[in-house]
Amino acid sequence: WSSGERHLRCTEGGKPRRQQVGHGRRPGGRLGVLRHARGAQGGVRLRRHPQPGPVRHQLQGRHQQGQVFPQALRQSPRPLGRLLANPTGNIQVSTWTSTFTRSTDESSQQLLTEQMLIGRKKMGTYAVEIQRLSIQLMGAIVQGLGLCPMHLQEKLGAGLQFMALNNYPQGSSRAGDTVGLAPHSDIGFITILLQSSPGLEVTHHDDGGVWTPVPAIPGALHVHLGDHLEVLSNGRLRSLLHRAILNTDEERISIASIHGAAIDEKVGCAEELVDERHPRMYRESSFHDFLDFLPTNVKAYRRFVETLKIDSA
Ligand SMILES: O=C(O)CCC(=O)C(=O)O
Ligand SMILES: [Fe+2]
Repeated sequence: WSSGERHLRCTEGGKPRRQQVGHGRRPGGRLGVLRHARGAQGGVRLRRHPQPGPVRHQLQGRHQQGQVFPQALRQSPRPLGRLLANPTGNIQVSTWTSTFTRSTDESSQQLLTEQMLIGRKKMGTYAVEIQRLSIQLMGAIVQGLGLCPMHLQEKLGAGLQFMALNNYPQGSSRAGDTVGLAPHSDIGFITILLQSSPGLEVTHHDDGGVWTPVPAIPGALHVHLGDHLEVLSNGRLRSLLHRAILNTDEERISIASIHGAAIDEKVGCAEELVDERHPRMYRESSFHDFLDFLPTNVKAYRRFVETLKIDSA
């Protein structure tokens, strides 16, 4: 574990190795380095980059980029951090920042920073437990689809866990339902979400924009189906369209843990769910394809899964 302003250090067989993190592109650029680091023992962390670099930018992706969710993201959550963890709990990439809240003064920022340092260790434990839970849940979901429960175990075990810590400012009381995070569905198979207070809202795809608040039950975990589960199930399951609104009386924190296949692993429809009556509905894609898709999704937001539909132009 180590970090520097523009360096990334990873531990290989206990020996620290330092690599310059440039602005290179794949395969030799940051993603190449990160991919290598994922395979190496130990962990790797990026933090406090003065300018968001390509990877950080991509990983923070849709949460931060006003371009991706125009207008609505004006009030976007300030990410507390982003991290990727592997199933053994090594946090592979994190982008914790110390200036993570807009609405608190300097002393409370300092306090929060200290709490974050303590929290980082707890987050490691949380990441491992949540990953374990995701594998159990996916086993049940896959079985429910009539597939062998082991179907995805390997893919998930070697897969990607992407955690987003979102800090939403208090909304102005006059603003009513101010959107903190614009409507979207998550990539990956499932997302497990913990929220500190209400704010999460969901809609049925055919509802024509009727949003239902999800009550915040202390300690409850919310499970969202992601785009790749919609693909895997050949459309039998639909990914969850959701958004977050700002509370008028308090800030809000949520932790979303997205679980999917490895970054370059292509996910397609399960062959067992494709037949004459159920033709293949989606092209296969990887998490990486999703990252490449993000910059093209600037003007009008489109769910990634929509672009995978075989009949979509
Ligand atoms: O804050 C929330 O309730 C939702 C967060 C979310 O959807 C995400 O991070 O993908
Ligand atoms: Fe989400």
